[in-house]
Amino acid sequence: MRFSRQMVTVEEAVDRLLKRLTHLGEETVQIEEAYGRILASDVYATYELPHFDRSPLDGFAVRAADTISASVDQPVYLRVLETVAAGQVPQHEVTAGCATRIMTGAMMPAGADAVIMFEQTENPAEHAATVGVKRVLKPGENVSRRGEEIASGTVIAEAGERINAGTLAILATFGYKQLSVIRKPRVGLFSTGSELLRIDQPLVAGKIRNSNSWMLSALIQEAGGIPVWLPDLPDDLVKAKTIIGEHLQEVDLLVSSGGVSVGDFDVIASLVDEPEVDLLFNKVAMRPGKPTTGLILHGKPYIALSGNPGACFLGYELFVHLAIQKMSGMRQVGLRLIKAKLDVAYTKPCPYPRYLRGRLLDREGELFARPDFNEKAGNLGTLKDSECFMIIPAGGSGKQAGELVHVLTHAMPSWRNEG
Ligand SMILES: Nc1nc2c(c(=O)[nH]1)N[C@H]1C(S)=C(S)[C@@H](COP(=O)(O)OP(=O)(O)OC[C@H]3O[C@@H](n4cnc5c(N)ncnc54)[C@H](O)[C@@H]3O)O[C@H]1N2
Ligand code: MOO
Ligand SMILES: [Mg+2]
Repeated sequence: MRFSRQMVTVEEAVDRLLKRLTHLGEETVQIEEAYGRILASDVYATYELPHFDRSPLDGFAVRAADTISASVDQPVYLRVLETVAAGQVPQHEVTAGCATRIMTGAMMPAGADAVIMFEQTENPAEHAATVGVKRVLKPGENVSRRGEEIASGTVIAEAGERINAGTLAILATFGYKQLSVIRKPRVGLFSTGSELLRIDQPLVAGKIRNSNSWMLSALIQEAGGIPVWLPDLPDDLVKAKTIIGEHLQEVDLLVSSGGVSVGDFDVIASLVDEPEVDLLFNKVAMRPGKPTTGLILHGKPYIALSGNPGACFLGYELFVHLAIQKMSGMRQVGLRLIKAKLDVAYTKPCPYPRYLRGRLLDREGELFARPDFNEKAGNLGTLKDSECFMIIPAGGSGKQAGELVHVLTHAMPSWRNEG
């Protein structure tokens, strides 16, 4: 067990970790399973969008030239040739003095170069033989032109992009039923500490239920990884090493919580002294979570988070989340760093940057970040309400209310705004 450790900044620790990670291989998935996955290669438009001139309105397709003298008082009357529904192909060319009744999304008939909506016509009744156009139209008015949105060959989604609902819409439009995506990282989850009880065990004096693994498991899924629950690690180093060794091949990344500090039973703290361990960091300039540890064991990256739930939550965000992003081949690895005004003063001095959990509030267009007043590293009741971390710089006397601070988040202010 090393009592003296070398401190590195969060940035340096993240750097050391990410440098050792590469993205996993590709696999093919059906579009039904593609939501949330990371594209392995660029995807192209295979034709132009839209692929035919179409009407964006319910109305009449006309020749703009025919409407030159049209007005509310003196509509221009045109003969109605046919009705074209969306999905149908028009049968008649629109010639001088004629119009085609057309529905939203329907193909424009040849000869017509503008559309007038029903509301701007006289006598738009369904089977009327003529229609009165009550205003002048410009050529091209109310026509969605073939190719106006996306040209054929355009990249519609890039390698490294996460497939969201909008991506699915565009992929479906172009008929991509199968997609090449990066394999999801399998993240092995260990917990440490003989004080831990399983969820179904009755509470006894001195013991607590394992909550970190449930939290981590959800966070890993949210980030696009596959949590793999592994057996609890005992505080006996030899036994712990055996268990870790047995599971190395099943996973791409190992994550544990607890046992990283300098306590007599902190098994991970002892593990880092083993000759087969390539230690990346085990003391990070951050609060909470200072003893967060990163290492490589037989080629496998291993992130050992603090046991304290608050420190575990932060350590997950700063290290595990980014590791999953990198291994999943995400183009942009990182968290959103914004600035907001601190809602209340935080003046507790700290020799390291302090990451305060809390909420974002939008007050009349100004962004405020409100710390959780119950943010001790060992507390967990308000983890569920955390949508950001305010970063209070090291030293000094903290920050006053109204001062700008950096805020790490992936949320935007919630609609449950409490002023
Ligand atoms: N002498 C020192 N003591 C401590 C230091 C230090 O620098 N010097 N650092 C403190 C800080 S900061 C933290 S954070 C903790 C880190 O502790 P460990 O990572 O070693 O974690 P444990 O000792 O195993 O547990 C700490 C705490 O968390 C609870 N825990 C652990 N696992 C879980 C779980 N899966 N679910 C819920 N809660 C869990 C555990 O019962 C302890 O209460 O060390 C300080 N000490
Ligand atoms: O890392 Mo500890 O959570 O600062 O108390
Ligand atoms: Mg400990």
